[in-house]
Amino acid sequence: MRIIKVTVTPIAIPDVPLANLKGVHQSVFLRSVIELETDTGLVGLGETYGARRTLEGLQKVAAALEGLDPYDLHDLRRRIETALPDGGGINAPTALTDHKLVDVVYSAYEIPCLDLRGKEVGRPLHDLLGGAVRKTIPFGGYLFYKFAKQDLSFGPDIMGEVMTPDVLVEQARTFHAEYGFQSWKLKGGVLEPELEIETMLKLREAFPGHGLRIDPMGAWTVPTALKVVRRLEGVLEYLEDPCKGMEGMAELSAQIDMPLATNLVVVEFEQVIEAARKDAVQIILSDHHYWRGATGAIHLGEICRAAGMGVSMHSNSHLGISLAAMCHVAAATPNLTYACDTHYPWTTKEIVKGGRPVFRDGAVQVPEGPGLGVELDREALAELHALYNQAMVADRNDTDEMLKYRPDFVRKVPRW
Ligand SMILES: O=C([O-])[C@@H](O)[C@@H](O)[C@H](O)[C@@H](O)C(=O)[O-]
Ligand SMILES: [Mg+2]
Repeated sequence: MRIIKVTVTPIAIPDVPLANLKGVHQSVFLRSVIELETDTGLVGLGETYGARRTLEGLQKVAAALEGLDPYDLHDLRRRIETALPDGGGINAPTALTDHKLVDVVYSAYEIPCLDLRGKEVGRPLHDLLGGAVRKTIPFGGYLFYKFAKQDLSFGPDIMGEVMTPDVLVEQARTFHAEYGFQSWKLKGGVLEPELEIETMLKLREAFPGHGLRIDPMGAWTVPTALKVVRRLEGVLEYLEDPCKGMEGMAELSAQIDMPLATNLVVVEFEQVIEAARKDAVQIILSDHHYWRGATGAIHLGEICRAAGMGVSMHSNSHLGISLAAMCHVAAATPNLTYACDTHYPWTTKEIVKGGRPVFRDGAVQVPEGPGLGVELDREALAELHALYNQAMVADRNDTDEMLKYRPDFVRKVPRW
């Protein structure tokens, strides 16, 4: 089986103004859909980021993949490294380093290679990743403070303005009624810490026994984070990225018992070792979109086990190909004992046949069909590709978007 054709389709999906430390989501979010066709008539699918640097990286590599054997991931890596020396000369306003770009592009092509293998042998992806230790994958409801949407050109708003603890709890109740989530993550770093503490305490009251987390993305100084920890002791299952950088996390970690999690200070395998040595974090958020694909994410789980750390799973705005891959990775990561993050409730469109997946009690059944177990809905893909061309948004820029809602906004890390 050899690759004979590579198609990368950029798409835009209507989004709503979800707030974070950097600013707020634009009116669309961007994704790239990857199709690898083989000489045996199979098509492998993948979904990853759609911002310019990733998209151009994927496109540069596409031509170099002709003739690739989807079973040879070392060859895939070599081809990508050769096609993207020093970041492939792609300049775009992004935090994605040259080295990470290679990982992201590799991750994006690794999944469709695995999808092809599964399709060829007629086995679900999790079987190729060591087998499923669970078939029901729990997800956490991802809660955001948000503005009421001003620009409705690409799609309607969801839930209007959510800028107080009480309205945030209403958001969680709405998601609970629809998806049945049993745990919750709040994107923090948006309101004063006191209000975010109040929000978490109100969530605890509204959902006794549910897992709770908050992720301010490095918004708090160590003394501020310490105060928050004191108030939320016994309330949170873990605290995600409260402080900036490995040093800030280590300084906080040394003074508290609450586990710290990260998707910001540990994004490379080498950093796992540093984080363990400094005891800076106790839980790492895996993500097959940048931890060297599904196999890399499984390796990360194993390294975390060896380092005595826990594993949880990170998300970004995404659709069903990505969600299916997350389910397979989660199924095959024994020590992934927390509910995975997902932005899915904020997504109104789908590109896989059969539409939106079913969430029962916040969990999704891992697909059992060959490979990823999802099929591409070409009409839906064409519609979202047309939206990409129409929206004229090539990069994510939450900070510029925020200026439309708060003209005096200044991006600052830490903020409090
Ligand atoms: O969608 C967002 O605004 C999130 O902040 C996302 O971009 C992050 O990657 C993520 O959810 C996280 O930091 O955990
Ligand atoms: Mg995070």
